Amino acid sequence: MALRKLTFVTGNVNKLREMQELLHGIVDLHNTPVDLEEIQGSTQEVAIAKCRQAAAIIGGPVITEDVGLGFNAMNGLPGAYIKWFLKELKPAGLHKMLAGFEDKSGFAVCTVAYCAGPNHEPILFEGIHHGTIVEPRGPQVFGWNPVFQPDGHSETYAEMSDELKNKCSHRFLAVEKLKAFLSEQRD
Ligand SMILES: O=c1nc[nH]c2c1ncn2[C@H]1C[C@H](O)[C@@H](COP(=O)(O)OP(=O)(O)OP(=O)(O)O)O1
Ligand SMILES: [Mg+2]
Repeated sequence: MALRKLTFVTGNVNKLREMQELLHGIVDLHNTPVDLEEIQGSTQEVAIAKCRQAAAIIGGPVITEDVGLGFNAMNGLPGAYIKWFLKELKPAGLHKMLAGFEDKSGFAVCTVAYCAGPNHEPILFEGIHHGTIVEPRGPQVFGWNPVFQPDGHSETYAEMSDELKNKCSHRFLAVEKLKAFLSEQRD
């Protein structure tokens, strides 16, 4: 049976690489490298708006994703705004944001949105991975990976192999839900 075609609209090559690994053999994943406009709001609202735009551009089935990194000491901020904090502060600055707080715990959220086409409503699949915001460790290749150490692991995301990160990450947890949905749809 031919794999179903799905376009992942993202401007982030690292996200694309991980998503290709996570969906390998399950969907025929294509990429349109557009950095979609992001509204202000909750991760869910941002994800829905991004996916609607993507479906309108592609005119067929699409996925998009929105990622947040929240600090519990700040009631979940920066959350969906992590991209802008990371851009200005770099990973080391993200850790320093918590200097005045004892609680260094945080969580990575991945909200994958699927939309069947321009006249369909996006459906969301969310994965949350809890952990600690640490001083940067490991190569600076992808985003805030060096400052996020998930619970139950001694390595940051940046110190992990791609294989290990893909077995536990916020993205893995969201994609597991997407895969369950896609397989139900086939029956
Ligand atoms: O697994 C990850 N590990 C480390 N860092 C990550 C991860 N996933 C996203 N990130 C970074 C990229 C961006 O600085 C921010 C999320 O912003 P976000 O809008 O979702 O990503 P983006 O604008 O780069 O790509 P897109 O075109 O899909 O919106 O966190
Ligand atoms: Mg973005």
